[in-house]
Parts: sequence; structure tokens; C-alpha cells
Amino acid sequence: MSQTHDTADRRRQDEEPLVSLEDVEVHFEKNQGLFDFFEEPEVVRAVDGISLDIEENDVLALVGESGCGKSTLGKTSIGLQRPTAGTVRYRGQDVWAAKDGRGDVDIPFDEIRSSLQIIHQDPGSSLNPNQRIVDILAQPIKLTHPDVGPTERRERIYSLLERVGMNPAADFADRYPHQLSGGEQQRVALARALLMNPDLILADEAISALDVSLRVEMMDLMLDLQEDFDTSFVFISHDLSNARYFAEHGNGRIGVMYLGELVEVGRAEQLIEDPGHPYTNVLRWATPDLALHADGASEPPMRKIDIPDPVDPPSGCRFHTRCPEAREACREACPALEGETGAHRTACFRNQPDHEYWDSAPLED
Ligand SMILES: Nc1ncnc2c1ncn2[C@@H]1O[C@H](COP(=O)(O)OP(=O)(O)OP(=O)(O)O)[C@@H](O)[C@H]1O
Repeated sequence: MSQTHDTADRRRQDEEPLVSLEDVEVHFEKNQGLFDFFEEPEVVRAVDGISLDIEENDVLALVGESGCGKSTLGKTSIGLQRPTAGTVRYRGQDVWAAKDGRGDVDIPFDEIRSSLQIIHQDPGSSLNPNQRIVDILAQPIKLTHPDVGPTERRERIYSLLERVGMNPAADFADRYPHQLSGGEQQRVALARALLMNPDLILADEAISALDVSLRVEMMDLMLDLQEDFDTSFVFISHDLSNARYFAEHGNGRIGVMYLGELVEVGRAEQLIEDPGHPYTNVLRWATPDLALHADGASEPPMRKIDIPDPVDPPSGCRFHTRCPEAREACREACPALEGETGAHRTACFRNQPDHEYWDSAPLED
């Protein structure tokens, strides 16, 4: 590639969102039982029709109840899960076209994957139990900076261990993962992700397994490092108060998922204080820490508690079977996530003053 072409490509890449999802779907075929062999396989619609941009130095906290598709969406955003439809781009490069070598590939798949890192809920299972911490952390340096010698490598590892709060580093570097607490293991996982110089880290329920007293400390650490290392974070949590803390302190957004769809995205403060989607209101009600309790109601603001089956989600708006505001129109059509990318967006007809929703009959069953 010529120098001019190279610079022009780089400029174009910098103008694109860091990660951009367009109409992304991830459908899984459910495992068949022995006697279902001749039946059509059942399909779990884990993620359906999601479009979303993640910018440089962005913070996005994804919330929703268990099984709504948060992890699948997160993994799809970092190129770990191939979507069954739609497009995932990294700086404008179609991630799966890069993987398959289709078309002009400006950014190789390996480069994309190393720029998009993950830390899991259970760091113990992702750290090699047979390696000392110093060797676990040496690997990414060897990969990204093969010229760095052993002394400098050790110095870099020690300084990063101290940066993630493992002080003095010498006390931790030669231990094995099982000799660390859960919180210390999570710090090592974070240090390992940072050594790849990532543009984005997916923290998938990364604080859920920690002691409550350590959760805020870990969120603060991730946010400090987010600034220092110029990286973006997608933070997954089933707990709205943690999502709020992370998004508010990181000056970011919250995305609310319901049955595979994104139903509301917005700045943390606005989304919590003035939710646009009735399901966000349910999450607020279910999160006593927020001290909001949806106008003090003792019952959840829902018609039904049961979660529908993601194999056969309800027609129209997927929340209509539980929504206290649902009308006939909600059973018939699916509201899109209205609004500009970056603005507060809600997928609910109630935010459209001229919608036929307002003239249709309330659902009673
Ligand atoms: N590899 C897979 N094969 C089949 N189904 C899957 C697979 N991964 C996820 N699912 C299903 O997709 C749906 C979404 O799962 P996902 O883990 O993304 O949700 P989640 O919101 O992160 O839930 P949790 O908080 O419980 O982890 C669930 O119904 C899940 O059972």
C-alpha cells in the first residue's frame, strides 16, 4: 500500500465509529434431543435487529434480566461471536469480511481481535492455572512487543500490576492464579487485557462474583484505567444500580435489553430519572438501591411476571405480554428504537404522539 493510500485509509478509519453494529441478529439452534432428530430445530433469538455505535473512549453499560442477550451482544461487538445476520464493523472494516478474507481488507482480523478484549465474570477460569502471574502477563507483551527483552518485560508487568492495585507487585508476580483472591484474579485479567493496548474492553459481569464491598472499587479502577489507557468499555450487568454507577461515573450511556432487543439507550442520568420504556421502569422498580421504587409501588409495574420463551417471542413489541401500558397496536407491530445514534432512544409507541397506539384498545389479558 502506498504512503498516501495508507494515510487516507487511516484518516477514514479514524472518522468511523470504533465499533458499529447494523441490524445484527444472533440466532442459536437449540440442541436437539435424540427423538427430535426429524423435527425442525428450535431457534433461540438471542439478539435481534440491533443497531448501535460504540465510539472512541466510550462507556456503555448493558442491562437486562438473565437470558435477554447481553453477553451475546457483547461478544458480537468484539468479534467473538459471529452474527447470523447484519454487520459488525471495526473502524469501518466489516469484522467478518476480514475474518473470511472477503473484499478489500484494510484491517486484518487478528488486529481487530487484539484491539477488542474481554474480561469475564470468572477470571479464575480464563487464567492458566499452571502459569505464574508474571508468565501470564508476559504473553501479551511478547505478542504485541516482540522486541522487548526480559528485564523490561518484567518492569512493565510490575508497573502495571501496581497500577491495578496489586502492591507491591513482587508479592503477587510469582504466585499462581489459585493463590489469589477473586478480586486479585480480576485485576490480573484486567491487566492482561490492557497489555494488548485495546480500544475496547468488554467487562462481562466482571464484578458480579466479587464481594459487594469490592464492586465499587473495581468499577472505579476500570474507569480510571479507561481514561489512562484511552479505551472504551462495554460493561454488562444484570444490576441497574451497578450499570448506573459505571455509566454515570464514566460519563456514558446505559443500554436496556429485553428478549434479544435493545429497548432503550441513553445517558445514565436521564434514563434512570425519566425512563422512556415501561421495561426500564420495571428494572428501576426491581432495584431498591436506586431509592426510586417507581413512585413507591409495592407491586412491579407489570401485568405478568413470567418471562416469555426466546424461542417463540411475542409478536409486535416483545414486552407487550407484560407491559402495563400495552394496547392492541403493541401486539401488531414492533416499535423501532427511535432517535439519532448518540441521542436518547426508546423503542416504545408511547414516545410517538401521532402513533395509532393512542387510538387502540388497552390489552387486558
Ligand atoms: N451458544 C449458545 N447456544 C445456544 N443458545 C445460546 C448460546 N449462547 C446463549 N444462548 C441463549 O441465548 C439467550 C441469550 O443468552 P445470553 O447469555 O446472551 O444472555 P444474558 O443476558 O447475557 O444472560 P445471563 O445474564 O444469564 O448471562 C439465552 O436464551 C441463552 O440460553
